Amino acid sequence: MSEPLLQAVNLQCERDERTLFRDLSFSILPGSVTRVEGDNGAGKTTLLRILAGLNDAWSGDLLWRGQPRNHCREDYHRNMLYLGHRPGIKGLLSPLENLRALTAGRRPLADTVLREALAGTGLHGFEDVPCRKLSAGQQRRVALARLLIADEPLWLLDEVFTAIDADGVKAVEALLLQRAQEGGAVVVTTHHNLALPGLQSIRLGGAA
Ligand SMILES: Nc1ncnc2c1ncn2[C@@H]1O[C@H](COP(=O)(O)OP(=O)(O)OP(=O)(O)O)[C@@H](O)[C@H]1O
Repeated sequence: MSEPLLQAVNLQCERDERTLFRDLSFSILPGSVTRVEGDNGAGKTTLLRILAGLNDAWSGDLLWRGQPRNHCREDYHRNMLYLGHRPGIKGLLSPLENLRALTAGRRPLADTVLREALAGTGLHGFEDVPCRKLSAGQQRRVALARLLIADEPLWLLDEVFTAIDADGVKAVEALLLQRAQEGGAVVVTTHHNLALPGLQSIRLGGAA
Protein backbone atom coordinates (compact mmCIF):
# COMPACT_ATOMS: atom_id res chain seq x y z
CA MET A 1 0.00 0.00 0.00
CA SER A 2 1.32 3.50 -0.78
CA GLU A 3 2.44 5.82 2.00
CA PRO A 4 -0.21 8.33 3.10
CA LEU A 5 0.29 11.89 1.96
CA LEU A 6 -1.24 13.17 5.17
CA GLN A 7 -1.88 11.41 8.46
CA ALA A 8 -3.81 12.69 11.44
CA VAL A 9 -3.28 10.93 14.76
CA ASN A 10 -5.55 11.53 17.76
CA LEU A 11 -6.54 15.04 16.77
CA GLN A 12 -8.49 16.96 19.35
CA CYS A 13 -10.03 20.39 19.08
CA GLU A 14 -12.15 22.42 21.48
CA ARG A 15 -13.95 25.61 20.64
CA ASP A 16 -15.89 27.74 23.10
CA GLU A 17 -15.39 25.01 25.75
CA ARG A 18 -17.04 22.44 23.46
CA THR A 19 -15.09 19.45 22.18
CA LEU A 20 -15.59 19.40 18.42
CA PHE A 21 -13.60 16.18 17.99
CA ARG A 22 -11.14 14.02 19.87
CA ASP A 23 -9.18 10.83 19.12
CA LEU A 24 -9.68 11.64 15.46
CA SER A 25 -7.26 9.64 13.33
CA PHE A 26 -7.25 9.18 9.56
CA SER A 27 -4.93 8.75 6.61
CA ILE A 28 -5.20 10.57 3.29
CA LEU A 29 -3.78 8.26 0.64
CA PRO A 30 -2.54 9.24 -2.80
CA GLY A 31 -5.33 8.64 -5.29
CA SER A 32 -8.15 9.36 -2.85
CA VAL A 33 -11.00 11.81 -2.53
CA THR A 34 -12.26 12.18 1.05
CA ARG A 35 -15.36 13.97 2.19
CA VAL A 36 -15.51 15.43 5.71
CA GLU A 37 -19.06 14.88 6.91
CA GLY A 38 -21.04 16.22 9.84
CA ASP A 39 -23.97 18.41 10.80
CA ASN A 40 -23.82 22.19 10.81
CA GLY A 41 -21.35 23.22 13.49
CA ALA A 42 -19.74 19.77 13.75
CA GLY A 43 -16.31 21.24 12.97
CA LYS A 44 -15.74 20.51 9.26
CA THR A 45 -14.40 23.98 8.45
CA THR A 46 -12.35 23.95 11.65
CA LEU A 47 -10.79 20.60 10.71
CA LEU A 48 -9.95 21.79 7.20
CA ARG A 49 -8.36 24.97 8.57
CA ILE A 50 -6.30 22.85 10.98
CA LEU A 51 -5.13 20.68 8.07
CA ALA A 52 -4.33 23.84 6.07
CA GLY A 53 -2.21 25.22 8.92
CA LEU A 54 -4.57 28.13 9.54
CA ASN A 55 -5.74 27.08 13.02
CA ASP A 56 -3.30 26.15 15.78
CA ALA A 57 -5.84 25.46 18.54
CA TRP A 58 -5.61 21.67 18.43
CA SER A 59 -3.60 18.78 19.85
CA GLY A 60 -2.44 15.51 18.35
CA ASP A 61 -0.11 14.78 15.46
CA LEU A 62 -0.16 15.64 11.80
CA LEU A 63 2.29 13.90 9.49
CA TRP A 64 3.10 14.96 5.96
CA ARG A 65 4.59 12.08 3.95
CA GLY A 66 5.52 10.41 7.24
CA GLN A 67 7.24 13.46 8.78
CA PRO A 68 5.79 15.62 11.56
CA ARG A 69 4.26 18.54 9.67
CA ASN A 70 6.00 21.02 11.96
CA HIS A 71 9.35 19.76 10.65
CA CYS A 72 8.47 20.27 7.00
CA ARG A 73 6.04 23.21 6.94
CA GLU A 74 7.58 24.83 3.89
CA ASP A 75 7.39 21.62 1.86
CA TYR A 76 3.84 21.06 3.10
CA HIS A 77 2.65 24.51 2.07
CA ARG A 78 4.28 24.17 -1.33
CA ASN A 79 2.38 20.93 -1.92
CA MET A 80 -1.01 21.84 -0.45
CA LEU A 81 -3.75 23.98 -1.95
CA TYR A 82 -6.51 25.27 0.33
CA LEU A 83 -9.69 26.92 -0.93
CA GLY A 84 -11.87 28.28 1.86
CA HIS A 85 -15.65 28.43 2.00
CA ARG A 86 -15.59 32.10 0.98
CA PRO A 87 -14.33 32.61 -2.58
CA GLY A 88 -11.72 35.11 -1.29
CA ILE A 89 -12.12 37.28 -4.36
CA LYS A 90 -11.49 41.03 -4.31
CA GLY A 91 -14.42 42.90 -5.89
CA LEU A 92 -12.39 45.79 -7.25
CA LEU A 93 -10.01 43.47 -9.10
CA SER A 94 -10.80 41.61 -12.31
CA PRO A 95 -10.82 37.77 -12.48
CA LEU A 96 -7.39 37.92 -14.14
CA GLU A 97 -5.97 40.18 -11.42
CA ASN A 98 -7.53 38.00 -8.71
CA LEU A 99 -6.07 34.85 -10.21
CA ARG A 100 -2.65 36.53 -10.40
CA ALA A 101 -2.97 37.38 -6.70
CA LEU A 102 -4.16 33.86 -5.79
CA THR A 103 -1.17 32.28 -7.50
CA ALA A 104 1.41 34.84 -6.27
CA GLY A 105 4.35 33.22 -4.54
CA ARG A 106 3.83 29.95 -6.43
CA ARG A 107 5.32 28.91 -9.74
CA PRO A 108 5.02 31.94 -12.05
CA LEU A 109 2.36 31.55 -14.74
CA ALA A 110 1.90 33.65 -17.88
CA ASP A 111 -1.33 35.61 -18.28
CA THR A 112 -2.22 33.44 -21.28
CA VAL A 113 -2.29 30.41 -18.95
CA LEU A 114 -4.40 32.28 -16.38
CA ARG A 115 -6.81 33.45 -19.10
CA GLU A 116 -7.12 29.87 -20.33
CA ALA A 117 -7.95 28.71 -16.80
CA LEU A 118 -10.62 31.41 -16.47
CA ALA A 119 -12.07 30.41 -19.84
CA GLY A 120 -12.01 26.80 -18.60
CA THR A 121 -14.34 27.74 -15.74
CA GLY A 122 -16.74 29.53 -18.09
CA LEU A 123 -15.47 33.06 -17.56
CA HIS A 124 -14.43 33.80 -21.13
CA GLY A 125 -15.34 37.44 -21.84
CA PHE A 126 -15.32 38.35 -18.13
CA GLU A 127 -11.55 38.17 -17.54
CA ASP A 128 -11.11 41.95 -17.24
CA VAL A 129 -14.40 42.97 -15.61
CA PRO A 130 -14.31 44.03 -11.91
CA CYS A 131 -15.42 41.00 -9.89
CA ARG A 132 -18.02 43.03 -7.97
CA LYS A 133 -20.01 43.03 -11.22
CA LEU A 134 -20.04 39.23 -11.36
CA SER A 135 -22.63 36.88 -9.85
CA ALA A 136 -21.89 34.78 -6.77
CA GLY A 137 -21.40 31.70 -8.94
CA GLN A 138 -19.08 33.56 -11.32
CA GLN A 139 -17.00 34.81 -8.37
CA ARG A 140 -16.76 31.24 -7.11
CA ARG A 141 -15.60 30.21 -10.58
CA VAL A 142 -12.73 32.71 -10.34
CA ALA A 143 -11.48 30.88 -7.24
CA LEU A 144 -12.10 27.49 -8.88
CA ALA A 145 -9.94 28.49 -11.85
CA ARG A 146 -7.08 27.93 -9.39
CA LEU A 147 -7.80 24.18 -9.62
CA LEU A 148 -7.17 24.17 -13.37
CA ILE A 149 -3.59 25.36 -12.90
CA ALA A 150 -2.79 23.73 -9.56
CA ASP A 151 0.25 21.47 -9.39
CA GLU A 152 -0.09 20.90 -5.63
CA PRO A 153 -0.84 17.19 -4.96
CA LEU A 154 -3.02 17.81 -1.89
CA TRP A 155 -6.20 19.85 -2.20
CA LEU A 156 -8.22 20.94 0.84
CA LEU A 157 -11.53 22.34 -0.39
CA ASP A 158 -14.16 23.82 1.91
CA GLU A 159 -17.68 24.10 0.45
CA VAL A 160 -16.38 24.98 -3.01
CA PHE A 161 -19.61 23.88 -4.70
CA THR A 162 -21.58 26.74 -3.13
CA ALA A 163 -23.37 28.88 -5.76
CA ILE A 164 -22.16 26.68 -8.63
CA ASP A 165 -24.68 25.48 -11.22
CA ALA A 166 -25.14 21.81 -12.16
CA ASP A 167 -22.66 21.88 -15.07
CA GLY A 168 -20.09 23.61 -12.86
CA VAL A 169 -20.54 20.96 -10.15
CA LYS A 170 -19.91 18.19 -12.70
CA ALA A 171 -16.79 19.97 -13.98
CA VAL A 172 -15.39 20.38 -10.46
CA GLU A 173 -16.17 16.74 -9.60
CA ALA A 174 -14.20 15.74 -12.70
CA LEU A 175 -11.25 17.85 -11.53
CA LEU A 176 -11.26 16.16 -8.11
CA LEU A 177 -11.24 12.73 -9.72
CA GLN A 178 -8.47 13.79 -12.09
CA ARG A 179 -6.30 15.02 -9.20
CA ALA A 180 -6.79 11.67 -7.47
CA GLN A 181 -6.07 9.71 -10.66
CA GLU A 182 -2.84 11.68 -11.06
CA GLY A 183 -1.71 10.43 -7.62
CA GLY A 184 -2.81 13.44 -5.62
CA ALA A 185 -5.51 13.57 -2.94
CA VAL A 186 -8.49 15.76 -2.18
CA VAL A 187 -10.21 16.45 1.13
CA VAL A 188 -13.50 18.22 0.68
CA THR A 189 -16.40 19.47 2.77
CA THR A 190 -19.71 19.90 1.04
CA HIS A 191 -23.41 19.72 1.75
CA HIS A 192 -23.80 18.79 -1.91
CA ASN A 193 -24.29 15.07 -2.59
CA LEU A 194 -20.99 14.10 -4.21
CA ALA A 195 -21.27 11.29 -6.73
CA LEU A 196 -17.69 10.09 -6.97
CA PRO A 197 -16.54 6.47 -7.21
CA GLY A 198 -14.44 5.30 -4.25
CA LEU A 199 -15.28 8.34 -2.14
CA GLN A 200 -13.77 8.08 1.38
CA SER A 201 -15.29 9.79 4.39
CA ILE A 202 -14.36 11.29 7.75
CA ARG A 203 -17.39 11.65 9.97
CA LEU A 204 -17.45 14.35 12.66
CA GLY A 205 -19.93 14.56 15.49
CA GLY A 206 -20.68 12.89 18.73
CA ALA A 207 -17.60 14.05 20.70
CA ALA A 208 -19.58 15.18 23.77
N1 LIG B 1 -15.64 32.52 14.40
C1 LIG B 1 -15.94 31.68 15.38
N2 LIG B 1 -15.75 32.05 16.67
C2 LIG B 1 -16.03 31.20 17.68
N3 LIG B 1 -16.51 29.96 17.51
C3 LIG B 1 -16.72 29.56 16.26
C4 LIG B 1 -16.45 30.38 15.12
N4 LIG B 1 -16.74 29.69 14.01
C5 LIG B 1 -17.18 28.50 14.43
N5 LIG B 1 -17.17 28.42 15.79
C6 LIG B 1 -17.54 27.25 16.61
O1 LIG B 1 -16.95 26.09 16.05
C7 LIG B 1 -17.96 25.14 15.78
C8 LIG B 1 -17.59 24.44 14.49
O2 LIG B 1 -17.70 25.36 13.40
P1 LIG B 1 -17.32 24.94 11.92
O3 LIG B 1 -17.50 26.16 11.08
O4 LIG B 1 -16.01 24.28 11.94
O5 LIG B 1 -18.45 23.85 11.62
P2 LIG B 1 -18.93 23.21 10.24
O6 LIG B 1 -19.08 21.74 10.49
O7 LIG B 1 -18.03 23.62 9.15
O8 LIG B 1 -20.35 23.87 10.07
P3 LIG B 1 -21.24 24.19 8.76
O9 LIG B 1 -21.71 22.88 8.19
O10 LIG B 1 -22.40 24.96 9.35
O11 LIG B 1 -20.42 25.00 7.82
C9 LIG B 1 -19.27 25.91 15.73
O12 LIG B 1 -20.35 25.14 16.21
C10 LIG B 1 -19.03 27.04 16.67
O13 LIG B 1 -19.35 26.62 17.97
